[in-house]
Amino acid sequence: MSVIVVKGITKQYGTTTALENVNITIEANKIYGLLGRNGAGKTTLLNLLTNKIFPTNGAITVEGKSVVENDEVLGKIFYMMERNLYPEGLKVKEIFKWTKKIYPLFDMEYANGLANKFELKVNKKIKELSTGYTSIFKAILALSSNAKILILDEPVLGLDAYHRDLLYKEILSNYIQEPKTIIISTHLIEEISDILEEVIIIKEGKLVLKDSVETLLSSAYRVSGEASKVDIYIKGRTCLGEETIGKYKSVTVLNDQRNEALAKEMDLEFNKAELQKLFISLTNS
Ligand SMILES: Nc1ncnc2c1ncn2[C@@H]1O[C@H](COP(=O)(O)OP(=O)(O)OP(=O)(O)O)[C@@H](O)[C@H]1O
Repeated sequence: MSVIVVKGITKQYGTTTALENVNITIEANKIYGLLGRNGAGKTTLLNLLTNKIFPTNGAITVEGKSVVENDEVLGKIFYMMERNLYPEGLKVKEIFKWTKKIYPLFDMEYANGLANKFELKVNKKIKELSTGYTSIFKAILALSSNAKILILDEPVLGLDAYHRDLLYKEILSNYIQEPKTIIISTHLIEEISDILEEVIIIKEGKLVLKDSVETLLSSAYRVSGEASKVDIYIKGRTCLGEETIGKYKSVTVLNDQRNEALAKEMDLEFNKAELQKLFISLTNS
């Protein structure tokens, strides 16, 4: 069942076309990764989905209703923005209470539990939080909101590896507990790929791909082994992302039937392709 329909969206800022005739259908209760290089138009799309800005052309509906000036529809969405728009002088616990007024289903107990888990001090003022803890604070608001649609723009900004991993696990367990539609915009593709079901890739304001991670990854594989042998194997095949360490080489091969017999003869290894490498190939000019 589709929950968000983006139809013919174009957004122009003066002479800059941030998005051009974008059509996307988002299905309910799936986790989407919104990927694109810097300036591709990701935040513009998220701002349009949440009525922060208006399109130059086209329309966006959530559950069949326009998002424009529609509080009922917008109340179903929690948007964790990259920018911090919360009053700096307020304490974390005060914003929890404030959020509960806007999102009546906000789960205060869960929010406090998460604050504990992530070691976020709820008595601290927003302006006292580091970049990483600001991300944790905003993610806790999103996860506790109980909104049907979560939009997370760069949710792990400034987080160390430990907290990033903890947050990915929390997003996933939150989703399993209470399935919802989650759209995550991020540059850290490889580490998030395990929790994504679908990817939407935009390049220079245009949609280049919308597909399941599974389908995308099944269109490629990685072959590794002694460099000279890998070179023989990949001859005539479409490749990207070569990595050489000493005599060892590893290459991603695209849209190709892997030749097990040949590889065995040559002592080569096959592995799963990496989403990050496919993303680079899809967004390179
Ligand atoms: N308020 C604005 N005024 C003018 N141009 C803008 C404005 N906001 C975005 N743009 C331009 O629109 C394009 C898309 O920007 P957007 O912020 O949506 O990209 P992004 O994919 O989110 O990038 P990043 O990954 O760097 O955050 C860029 O060329 C940007 O400079």
